[in-house]
Amino acid sequence: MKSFDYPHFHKYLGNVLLRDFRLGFVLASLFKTIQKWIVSWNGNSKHNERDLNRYDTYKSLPGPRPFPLKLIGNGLSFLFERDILKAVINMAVKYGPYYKLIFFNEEIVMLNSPEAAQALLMSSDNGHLGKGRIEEKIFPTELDSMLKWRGGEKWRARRKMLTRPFMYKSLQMHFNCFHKHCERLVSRLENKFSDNAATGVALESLKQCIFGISSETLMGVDIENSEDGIHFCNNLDQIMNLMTLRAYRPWLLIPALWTLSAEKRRMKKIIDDMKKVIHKVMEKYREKVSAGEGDADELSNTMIEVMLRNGESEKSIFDELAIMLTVANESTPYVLELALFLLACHPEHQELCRQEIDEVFQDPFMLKNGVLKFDALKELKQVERCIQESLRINPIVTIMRRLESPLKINEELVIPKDVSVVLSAYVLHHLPQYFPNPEKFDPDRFLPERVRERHPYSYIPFSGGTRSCIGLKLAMMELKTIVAIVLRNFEVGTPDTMEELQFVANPTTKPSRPFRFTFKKRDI
Ligand code: HEM
Repeated sequence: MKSFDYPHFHKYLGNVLLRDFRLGFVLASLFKTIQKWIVSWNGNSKHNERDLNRYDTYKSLPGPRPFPLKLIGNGLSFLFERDILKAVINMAVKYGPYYKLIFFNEEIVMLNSPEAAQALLMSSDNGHLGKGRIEEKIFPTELDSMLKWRGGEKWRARRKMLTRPFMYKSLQMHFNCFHKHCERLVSRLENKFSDNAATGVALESLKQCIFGISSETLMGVDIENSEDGIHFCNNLDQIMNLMTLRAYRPWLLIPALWTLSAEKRRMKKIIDDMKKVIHKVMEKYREKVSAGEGDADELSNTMIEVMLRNGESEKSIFDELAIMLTVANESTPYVLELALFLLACHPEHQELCRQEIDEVFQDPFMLKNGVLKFDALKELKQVERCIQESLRINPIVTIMRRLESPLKINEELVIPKDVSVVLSAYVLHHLPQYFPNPEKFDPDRFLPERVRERHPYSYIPFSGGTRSCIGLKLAMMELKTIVAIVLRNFEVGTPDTMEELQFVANPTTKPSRPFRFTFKKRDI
């Protein structure tokens, strides 16, 4: 047996250490090379070694502990908040501009700063265009819109095709129909509130008017007053309710359970019903075109015509129209309702708007055959500021993205790919450094000199950059025209107060119940 040789062992140990050290060095270099190779293989050439170290900031972002289980995460604590928007603000105050949440087993980074909004929305990287997983989970798969759900080049091509019907030039051609639908709204309100002291809800009438304008502008056919129109509008509401139900019953987010559920069957029935209406509308549209009825220019700029010209199938036209009408129905009526409510709570601002509106209606250059001209909308500056302020108070839509490539927010923070991010316009709109005394209704925040002083991404009700709201111009035109015509005809009041204002996620953020109004007819 070989005796233990101390000096030899010493030498042996020295060799092993040296070899292992070299081995360690070789392994470390190999590891780094593989890491770099993986990163560049994922197409992230900008995302270098320095960025990898920046994930440290991401890893140590604060956030609430998942409750009660990691699988459910923090979702329930949000969904059962009495006022979801106040809860979101409290979280931002507690955890700062960037924090992490688990929402039904999905890691989400909340972004609450204009610089993050700018980094995300102005990015030209296709990897920052994908929609959020939560949104995808609750939206019915039957509404398979390429515009709403695809990212990358497919989305870019569809967006390019559909931009035309939403340009001012096209919308201007449909402006006559705006007036027609507003007159119907006025007579509905006159009937409902014929007793000047009557108090009631106006949301349904507002929805019908907006549905009428949006559908005629996009499809070239007036279905607002038909049974089909009313049915379609009710179906849109039911879709929203079913989507919200899925968020509140998380097991329905599991595809297999959703497929087997009664709710899924109901959703399918509603969507089949809506398809029938769209088929009928397309039929009517074709009849109108072949009979040479309607203004040819007007029709050539409708969404139906643009898609038919591009050789799109009926299914694809249905998918895009259904999503447009769903999104329009879910956003504009609630903004309109809130704007009228805020004006009812602030009669001094209502009066300022009315003076401006009366001036426009008394100017013969602003009218054609007694009807507002498209150019008159530019003169409604006070009305516009009140609408902008309503959109600040509740921006309705929360922006969600699934990152398909890392997103650099600033020198310290890089968010890795495959993480979902949520950009809360509501939090940005309530940051006191940009909007002092954020709870106050103050339309003067939107005076041009005050807008210039602010970070351009501190106010993003329609999002920003390439994937901003395609319906922005249509929505603003609808809102300005309807507010002007309603205030021209009525003095609007409410028995409700600002203090009672609470918001729920349903699935967009909207008041927890419809407001009550009084509409007192004016002598004009
Ligand atoms: C005041 C009313 C409205 C508000 C506040 C609003 C807000 C928004 C926001 C913030 C987005 C971006 C969402 C995201 O990035 O995830 C968006 C997208 C969209 N909006 Fe609107 N919207 C309104 C009205 C409308 C109208 C009237 C239409 C159509 C008739 C419309 C159609 C769309 C569509 C199709 C998208 C998806 C666009 C895309 O991904 O390329 N919106 N909207």
